[in-house]
Amino acid sequence: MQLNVETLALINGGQAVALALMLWFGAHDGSRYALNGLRLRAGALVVEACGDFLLASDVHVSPLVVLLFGNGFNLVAQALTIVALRMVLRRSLLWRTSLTLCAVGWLGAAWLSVIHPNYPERVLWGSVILVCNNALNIAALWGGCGKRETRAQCVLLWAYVLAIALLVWRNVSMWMLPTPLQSISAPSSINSLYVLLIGIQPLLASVGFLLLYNEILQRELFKLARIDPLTGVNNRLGLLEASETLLARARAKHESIGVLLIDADHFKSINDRFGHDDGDRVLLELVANIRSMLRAGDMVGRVGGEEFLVFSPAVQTSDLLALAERIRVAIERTSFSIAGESYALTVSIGAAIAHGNEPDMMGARRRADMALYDAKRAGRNCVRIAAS
Ligand SMILES: Nc1nc2c(ncn2[C@@H]2O[C@H](COP(=O)(O)OP(=O)(O)OP(=O)(O)O)[C@@H](O)[C@H]2O)c(=O)[nH]1
Repeated sequence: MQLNVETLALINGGQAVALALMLWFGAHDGSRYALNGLRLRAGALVVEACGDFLLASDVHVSPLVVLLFGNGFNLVAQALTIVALRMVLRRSLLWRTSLTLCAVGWLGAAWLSVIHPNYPERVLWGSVILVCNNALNIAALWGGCGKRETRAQCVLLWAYVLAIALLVWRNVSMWMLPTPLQSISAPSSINSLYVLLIGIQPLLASVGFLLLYNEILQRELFKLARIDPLTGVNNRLGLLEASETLLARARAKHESIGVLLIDADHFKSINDRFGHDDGDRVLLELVANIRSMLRAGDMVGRVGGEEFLVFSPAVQTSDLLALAERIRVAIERTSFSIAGESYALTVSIGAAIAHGNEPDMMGARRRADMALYDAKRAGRNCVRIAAS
């Protein structure tokens, strides 16, 4: 089947508008950056569609106008896509770089259309700009294929690498012909492949954007479900999952895990005296204090209002007691500043050892709870350890 360029452009424009609507209305939650990035990409698709519709109306509009404005729309759409991708990925936006490339690209294309019309040179020039644009997108996604990064990033990255390879191939094969082609509609396998790529590229990139957005939402939800929003440390679910991993490791290495239950003393009096907001600030400072005492493999989480749980892998009773005492003394010595006043806060700590042969951490957690109760009964600001 033979399709002419105008029909293809009309199809591409329609597809771009449909994709833009899907991106705009299909996503409404999640991080502001990801959402704005998706909306900017939708805007880029609309601009791209304008270029396509112009190309489709070639019969009614002067070819020069089509060339100048068609290329212009396309270049603006690419610049917006560069920024949109960086927004979604939360990289620096590079507005200036992308718009400069867009302006330089358009001036070159205009020169090779009006002042010195030359199709192969215009293709070469356009390809150089496209390669730069794709390289910027690759740079944004780079590091994307490291072990912490996502599948969607890798998919997009390879799509951009393939686009560059196709551009290089298009130019090399065109310049190697005895008579270079004079139009994109000239019959040749590289032209057909290139037109196909241009046709599916908006779809591929939009699917890539949606996958990225979806991954970001999933990551946010995963984090929200496991992190305490006030203090930023693990919540109960985060602690439960971490404890399972730690216990499995301890079992394999025949080690034990230290468990500390840390509770602020008379915290209610802080709230009563200074209000809940200042109480929150004290909790943040308390967590920072606890964290600063921990080793790299240790973990802290919030189990309730002013109660925190610490897991310290591969420790003996004496190490655990020493750690608990260090935390207690550090907090006792900290002068918490509340509403311009300095306030002394203390903590009581219950400690217990979880052995690798225990089915879960519940037993050790219960023992630490009993030890904490003993510490409170002993007058607070002290450490008690449970018999294992
Ligand atoms: N500011 C703030 N206060 C909280 C939060 N969660 C719980 N609390 C407060 O922590 C206080 C805990 O009070 P209690 O359980 O009586 O314990 P306490 O006053 O620390 O006394 P002891 O534990 O017996 O030493 C209550 O006033 C809660 O309102 C929170 O997220 N922010």
